[in-house]
Amino acid sequence: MQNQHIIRNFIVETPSKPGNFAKVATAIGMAEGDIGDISTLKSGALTTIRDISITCKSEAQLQQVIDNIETIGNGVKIHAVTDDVLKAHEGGKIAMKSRLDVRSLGDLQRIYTPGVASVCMEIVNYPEKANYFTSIGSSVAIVTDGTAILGLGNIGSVAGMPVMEGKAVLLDQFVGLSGVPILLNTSDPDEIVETVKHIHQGFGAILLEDIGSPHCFEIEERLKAELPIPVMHDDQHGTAVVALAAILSACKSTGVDPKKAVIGQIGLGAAGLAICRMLMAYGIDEVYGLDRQEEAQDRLIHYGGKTKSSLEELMQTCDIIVATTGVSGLIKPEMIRSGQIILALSNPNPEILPTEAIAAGAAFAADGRSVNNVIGFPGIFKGALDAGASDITYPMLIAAATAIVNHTKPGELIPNPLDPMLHHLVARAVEEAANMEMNK
Ligand SMILES: NC(=O)C1=CN([C@@H]2O[C@H](COP(=O)(O)OP(=O)(O)OC[C@H]3O[C@@H](n4cnc5c(N)ncnc54)[C@H](O)[C@@H]3O)[C@@H](O)[C@H]2O)C=CC1
Ligand SMILES: CC(=O)C(=O)O
Ligand SMILES: [Mg+2]
Repeated sequence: MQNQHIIRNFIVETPSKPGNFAKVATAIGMAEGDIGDISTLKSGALTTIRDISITCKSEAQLQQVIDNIETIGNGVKIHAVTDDVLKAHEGGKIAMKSRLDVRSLGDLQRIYTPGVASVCMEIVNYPEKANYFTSIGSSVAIVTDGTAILGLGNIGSVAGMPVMEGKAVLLDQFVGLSGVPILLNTSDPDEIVETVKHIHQGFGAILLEDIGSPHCFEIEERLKAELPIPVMHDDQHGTAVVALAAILSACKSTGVDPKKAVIGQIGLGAAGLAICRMLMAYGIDEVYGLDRQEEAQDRLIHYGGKTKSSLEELMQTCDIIVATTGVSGLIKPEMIRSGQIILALSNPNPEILPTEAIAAGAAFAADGRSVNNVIGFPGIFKGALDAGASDITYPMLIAAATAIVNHTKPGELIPNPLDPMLHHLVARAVEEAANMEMNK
């Protein structure tokens, strides 16, 4: 996949003599790099260090810029080449902050000892007040074992921390919940279940993230059964909610009855199996799955789903294709039938680019940047917590999908994740569904 705009920041040291920066600028220009902002980080008697922002059109061009600067010699050195994404992550993306200021001894005594002791005793006497007098009820543990970070595979939970911090940022900014990453150094289901059980009481809900299949299924099932608070594996159900919403919107736009649509799901891991289960729970009969692993296909059959024997057969026979394999470029343009709806949801790179799918004849196409569980999970957790629900159920998830569809503009597949109303509406729909279930 060709990148069109690669922005990198070059930290370059030059001897502090006139003309040296001009040599660097010429070297960049010779490689057709485009110079943006320049800031001087250090201006010493002997050397000067500058941070130069350079835009390139390809990795090869970027390498040429580096080579050209490095061949200048005479004390010109590149200390680092950083990108703006990495820069945005410097120091991490989240921090635990206090809501109250400590400006006086009175504040200190109210917020901490001795005043705090009376609040502790209030909770001892009335345990249900813990949610009122602490942040527990608005805190969500974001738990990963690092075994399926995006489509990058088993890269470990520390390498997955930027994703977990990202989820925490979204919970905070979209619905005002505090997400706390919990990085596990085990992928053993028994150990994960035990660990989460031991820490759960500090949280209002548990969001399982990027835990690979098949162990994610057992872990979620056991935690849902054993914990008194909502537990949801976002890659399963958050993704399934958003996929269902996108499919319903596409059907609306094309005049197709979704219950009569023939849907093919490629990849039956965490996301794929849950998408099939969600579509079947919604009442769609013709849902076919395909996975390179037989046991994944058997799992779908166990839930009442059907399978196809090859990618070619699935692409030939289904009207709507959803792919969550983590395999970039798996769907070739020549496999697409005119009028098909293609949701290639793998991150960071989809099974086919939406532009390629449309050029090949698809009626609608989207990738995992737009059809992304960010549309659903903030509101789902907020709604469940506001309702005081102890579980996240299919009626709550279907209510979330319906709220998303109702908030999608005609002709579009999915709303803008930055629309402030979206997460509010999802939360209210989930809360209402939870209340209805609790009052049954
Ligand atoms: N857009 C979104 O909101 C989301 C996207 N995803 C993406 O979906 C992808 C998969 O994620 P998970 O389901 O968590 O991973 P997973 O590892 O649980 O599942 C992947 C499944 O795809 C199957 N597979 C791989 N290559 C295949 C092929 N050539 N043909 C058929 N099946 C194949 C694997 O056997 C496995 O069962 C990742 O790239 C992830 O980023 C996941 C969750 C949310
Ligand atoms: C979006 C997400 O959760 C994933 O790609 O894994
Ligand atoms: Mg994920």
